[in-house]
Amino acid sequence: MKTIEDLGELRGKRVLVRSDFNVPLDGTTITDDGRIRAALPTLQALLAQGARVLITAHLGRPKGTPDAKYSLAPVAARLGELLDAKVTLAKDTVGEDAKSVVAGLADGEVALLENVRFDARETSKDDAERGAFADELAALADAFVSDGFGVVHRKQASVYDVAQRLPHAAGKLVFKEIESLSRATENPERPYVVVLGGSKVSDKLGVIANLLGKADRLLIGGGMVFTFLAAKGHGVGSSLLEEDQIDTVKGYLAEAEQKGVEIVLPTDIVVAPEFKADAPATTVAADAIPADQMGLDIGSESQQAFAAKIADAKTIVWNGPMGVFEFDAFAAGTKAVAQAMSDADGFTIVGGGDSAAAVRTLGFDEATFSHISTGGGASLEYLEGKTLPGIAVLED
Ligand SMILES: Nc1ncnc2c1ncn2[C@@H]1O[C@H](COP(=O)(O)OP(=O)(O)OP(=O)(O)O)[C@@H](O)[C@H]1O
Ligand SMILES: O=C(O)[C@H](O)COP(=O)(O)O
Repeated sequence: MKTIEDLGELRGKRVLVRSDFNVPLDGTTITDDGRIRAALPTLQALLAQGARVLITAHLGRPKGTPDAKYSLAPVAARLGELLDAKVTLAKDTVGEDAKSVVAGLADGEVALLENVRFDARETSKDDAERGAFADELAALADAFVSDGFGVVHRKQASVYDVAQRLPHAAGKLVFKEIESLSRATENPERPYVVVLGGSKVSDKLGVIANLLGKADRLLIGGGMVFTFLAAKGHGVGSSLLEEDQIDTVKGYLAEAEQKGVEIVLPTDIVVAPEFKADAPATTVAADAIPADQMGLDIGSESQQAFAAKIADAKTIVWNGPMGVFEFDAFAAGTKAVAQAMSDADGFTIVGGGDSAAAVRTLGFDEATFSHISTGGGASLEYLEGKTLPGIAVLED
């Protein structure tokens, strides 16, 4: 992959940068700006060279049409503070305002296009539709820098197709991520433990098939748990459940047994009648979740068991919170895993927007982890050994 330096003289050139600014928000307040900070080295390097920097990014999963709730306005404001520069936010993605904002950029100035997923073509499965959108994005710039590591597993117009249309390079964050993550893919020291949680259950269940051939132990927490418990024939009340994945999970359990891979499930669950910060929480056995309750965290017995499985590991990868850590009553499982990783002697990788945010908002020292990845799904797919479209397209 080419570096920014390989792009040659950039003064006066319009450089389109794809960043991952998919940050957690509470209303319009950014609760963790880690992904914005991680983007700074590339942006600062381009600005220092006198490039006219135009950033494209997504926030959340809007339905392919403008939606104020997913505006990048809070990101533009925070980026301006961190860069100590004015960051103009275009009101659209490739429309009249975007064009006029780009035309108004002077050397060393930066602008952000509005949420790229406000245009349905960005995430279209149709190559021609995505291509047409990428043509319009590419027309705004002279070169493309891919630096949104968290999104390189997506074959989307601003990640993949636009790179085919402009001279391109990988940004500093992409190189840094690959360097750190490759330590867990090339001969990982064993025991190799993967801790999986979070709420993007259907996205992340798929990685288990590949991890069964690589890891020695899989610890399952978060919203992922309930499809496993259902596969074992237990009721899960109103917990998050991917019913159409139950058979697949049964297959994983059988395969793990055959391959000698340990799948560790929680034995107790913190439940509540509803998804609310002040909902009354109780702990129940994992095989006895009442029909009118939902599981929102792993219980204390499970926390201790998970910590013990992490303590003697030499490579530990964690992706996805163990519970709804945003609510204090359901944060203990996530804290326990973060603590165990922070205490472990092995090589530790935390991946995922929310997992990384959890580590920081729960007060852990980032330096006690070997690598905090900005990628969630992207880091997992990289660790699975998959070809990531947003990386492959940069390799000439
Ligand atoms: N039992 C549960 N039920 C519902 N939601 C849960 C549960 N456990 C965790 N979560 C939620 O999972 C969310 C994070 O999941 P997600 O899969 O997005 O992880 P991530 O680390 O952000 O990875 P990525 O970067 O791929 O999004 C958190 O907001 C948390 O509240
Ligand atoms: O949060 C992430 O993992 C990335 O920003 C990708 O977001 P997506 O899962 O909505 O594509």
